[in-house]
Amino acid sequence: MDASSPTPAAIELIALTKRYAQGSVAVDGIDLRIAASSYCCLLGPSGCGKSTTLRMIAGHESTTSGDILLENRNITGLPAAARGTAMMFQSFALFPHLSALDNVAFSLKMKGVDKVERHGQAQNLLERVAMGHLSARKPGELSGGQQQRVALARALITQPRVLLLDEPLSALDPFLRIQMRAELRHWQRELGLTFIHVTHSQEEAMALADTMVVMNHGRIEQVGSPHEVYNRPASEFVARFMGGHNVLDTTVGKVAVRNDHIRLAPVEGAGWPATVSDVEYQGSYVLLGLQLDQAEASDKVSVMLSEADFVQTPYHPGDRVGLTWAPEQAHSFGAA
Ligand SMILES: Nc1ncnc2c1ncn2[C@@H]1O[C@H](COP(=O)(O)OP(=O)(O)OP(=O)(O)O)[C@@H](O)[C@H]1O
Repeated sequence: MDASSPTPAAIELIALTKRYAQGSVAVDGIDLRIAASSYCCLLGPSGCGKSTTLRMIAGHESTTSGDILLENRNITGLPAAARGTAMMFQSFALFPHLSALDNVAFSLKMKGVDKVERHGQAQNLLERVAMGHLSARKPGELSGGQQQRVALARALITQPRVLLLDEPLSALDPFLRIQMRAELRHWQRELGLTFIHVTHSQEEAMALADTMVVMNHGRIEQVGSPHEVYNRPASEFVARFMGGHNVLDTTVGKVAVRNDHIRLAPVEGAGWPATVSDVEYQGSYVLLGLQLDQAEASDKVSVMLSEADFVQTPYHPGDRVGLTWAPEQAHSFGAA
């Protein structure tokens, strides 16, 4: 392949559409190319169509129209087991009464592979995820992280090209969730597979993804690296959904300004006059809520100050301030 060729796509969606029987369009003609060996997160609010998209890729949901290609092979009409994808579910969904080894070997058993062969393959995979020594344990005798590795090995036993993960971390407590997501990222790199991970958490997607796909109402709002999406939100929806931004109505139209890029000055000086309405201490930073003089009552602005800056110039509810920002920090939509 010459240097100008794009990275090969593991998955390509072409005008993919899902209309459920009741007539509502869950996925509305989306086009998407997911690079091989990348970590892709499908992100969006509840009902935006991300799970339906994942289930169509998996073959657990029929398509209404459009195509799904896996490494240039059209898999749209294939049954789930023949696609080259595997799925990892919420909380890993391991069988509690089976050992780690039997959990991993389960799908081979269903295919009629004999015991010696399936146990051999399962043991190999458990060793690849550093779980070989615990293969006789049942899920209840394993830590959350160890269970996740068993679930990973179980998904990998069918030798998929693409691993699909449907909110795998959402049922875990916050501490374990952060630990587990680092593990997922580690194993994706280690195995060199393509991961497509559905989440409604901006933070999770930013921490994991090479490519984030932000969806809304069955359509893709933006595709990009976490840095691109956070620094250049393509639409007002993306700016608001990602958080950490203020959408401000200026003379040049609506712009997004990150809450750590807004500066506060005495109200007599330049800037938009506002009143501090609340002050939240967050540890390394302080979050201020402000009410703009000229905005509608509901339109609040948030400003993030480093703890050091706040200690130097503290603010209190009721303080009057002027807001300013550097022109290059104001990002207008459609100019990405
Ligand atoms: N089996 C179904 N029959 C009818 N409508 C459905 C079905 N499954 C999903 N929908 C609808 O399709 C739309 C997209 O649903 P989907 O589950 O893909 O969204 P989501 O972004 O994954 O949401 P969540 O984060 O809540 O799981 C929603 O409006 C939903 O109500």
